[in-house]
Amino acid sequence: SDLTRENLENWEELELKEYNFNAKGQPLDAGHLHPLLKVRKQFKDIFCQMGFEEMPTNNFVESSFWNFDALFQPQQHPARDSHDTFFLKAPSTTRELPEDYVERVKQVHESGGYGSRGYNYEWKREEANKNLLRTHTTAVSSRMLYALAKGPFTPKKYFSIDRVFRNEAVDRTHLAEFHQVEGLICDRGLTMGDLIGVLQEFFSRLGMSKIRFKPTYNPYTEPSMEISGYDEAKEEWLEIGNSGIFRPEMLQPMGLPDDVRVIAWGLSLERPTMILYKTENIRELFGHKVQL
Ligand SMILES: COC[C@@H]1[C@H](c2ccc(C#Cc3ccccc3)cc2)[C@@H]2CN(C(=O)Nc3ccc(OC4CC4)cc3)C[C@@H](O)[C@@H](O)CN12
Repeated sequence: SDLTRENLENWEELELKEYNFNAKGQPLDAGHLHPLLKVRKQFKDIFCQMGFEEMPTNNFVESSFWNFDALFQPQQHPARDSHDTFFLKAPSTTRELPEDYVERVKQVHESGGYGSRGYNYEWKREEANKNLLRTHTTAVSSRMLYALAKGPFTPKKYFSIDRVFRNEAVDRTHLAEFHQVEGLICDRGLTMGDLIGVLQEFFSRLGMSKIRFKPTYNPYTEPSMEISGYDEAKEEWLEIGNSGIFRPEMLQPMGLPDDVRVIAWGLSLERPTMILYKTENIRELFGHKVQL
């Protein structure tokens, strides 16, 4: 019977059917957070709980100087050519660089110093001036460490999580861009033991408590280690990141005291998200929906 005013007045007399508590509710057409951003929040919480401060990563465009030269990455390194890096047409060159620091970087590339032999090649300023889309957030780390060297030294823990761009062939699991997660600790007398310890703490908070290391090479860290974590569910070892100690050829030209060490590590946001959300194809997560 329809619910009219008089019906409502004597509702006790009405015969109402049993309430079905198992009935599905109306489908909510509310939105939902993107998995990548949920995992980004998870990482941010872990870093903040471990006392890290976030670095300002709001510049996709960077100079080759901060992205490569400041990291002691030689100008003829394959990662620096246009097959791997997106260089900008306009503005093609950076506006200004700290000249005195640039001079020290030129020196350390050409003839070393601080106990290093350098690369013994003619370093070119035009190369360092080229603007690009940053290939890693380590470009932000170099800016932050240079800023730290300007003032009286205080130990710092920094992290960054943001988009980076690589001019690579795209496929099911690789896009021309991804989100890099990077952590670094800057303090006097840090050792590989500190690096291993902080990696164990970081990854155990991600549910990866069994990790192991393998020596590897990065142009800007020595020694460097690839990190693998044991996936209990799949019963297999997974590559979960890369790490190392920034080289003196990177830190000394900045003007950091010579007993200051910087331990750092990096991973992506997409890989853990794909694992945590059981996504097979990265395009379900991020990037162009076109089927290649
Ligand atoms: C060009 O692509 C590089 C990217 C990306 C990467 C690699 C290295 C760095 C770095 C660094 C670095 C080193 C020294 C000093 C500072 C930064 C950053 C990102 C991931 C790094 N990788 C990666 O993320 N794997 C990963 C990470 C976490 C994870 O979480 C599980 C839920 C717990 C699962 C997997 C390893 C591989 O996926 C690798 O094939 C792809 N790598």
